Amino acid sequence: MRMRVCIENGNAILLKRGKSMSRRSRRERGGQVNMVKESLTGCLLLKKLRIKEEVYLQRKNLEQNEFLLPYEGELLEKEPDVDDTYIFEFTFKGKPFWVDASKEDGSFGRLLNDDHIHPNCRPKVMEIDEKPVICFFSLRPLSSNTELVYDYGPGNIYPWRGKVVTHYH
Ligand SMILES: C[S@@+](CC[C@H](N)C(=O)[O-])C[C@H]1O[C@@H](n2cnc3c(N)ncnc32)[C@H](O)[C@@H]1O
Repeated sequence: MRMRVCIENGNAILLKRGKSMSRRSRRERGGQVNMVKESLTGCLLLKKLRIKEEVYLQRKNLEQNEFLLPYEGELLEKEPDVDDTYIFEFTFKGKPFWVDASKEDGSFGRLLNDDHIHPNCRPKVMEIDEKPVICFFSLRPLSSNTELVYDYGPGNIYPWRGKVVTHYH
C-alpha cells in the first residue's frame, strides 16, 4: 500500500512543530474499552476501531480547504527499502520524494485511512524552508467526530478497494 500524489504547490504555511504529540487515555464505550489518543491541540482523536487505528476530527467544525495536519516522518530522496504501509510517495519540483513514517512517533498523519470514493481531505505538497512537506486540507466543511480519510492514489494495489458487499434479504 503506497500513497501517491503528484501535486506541485509553492505556497508556504506555518506549521507548529511538536503539536502532534499525543496523550493516551482509556475510555469505556458500550462495554468495550477503546484506546483513545488525543492530540495536544485537542482537535484530533485517534481511535482503535475497525481498521486498527482511525483519526477523527474532535470538538471542532472545519470549513472547506482548512489546514488539518502534516504527514510527519523522514523525508527521503531515495526509495526506502521497507514495508510501504507508512511510506508516502510524491513529486516536488519534478523530483520524486518519499516520507517514511514507519516509526511510531505519536503523529497522526501516518494513521489516516484510505477512501477513494468519498475522501474528506486531501494531501498537498507545501514548501517550507525550501523542503517539501505533505499537509492535509479539508475538501469540504467537516463536523466534529468525522473520520478523516483521503484518496491514497490510483492503482490496483489496495486490497480493501472494490470489495463487493452482498446483502441477503
Ligand atoms: C497508513 S496506514 C493507515 C493507518 C492504519 N489504519 C493503522 O492503524 O496503522 C495504511 C494501512 O491502513 C489500512 N487501511 C487504510 N485504509 C483502509 C481501508 N479503507 N480499508 C481497510 N484498511 C485500510 C491498510 O492496512 C493500510 O495498509
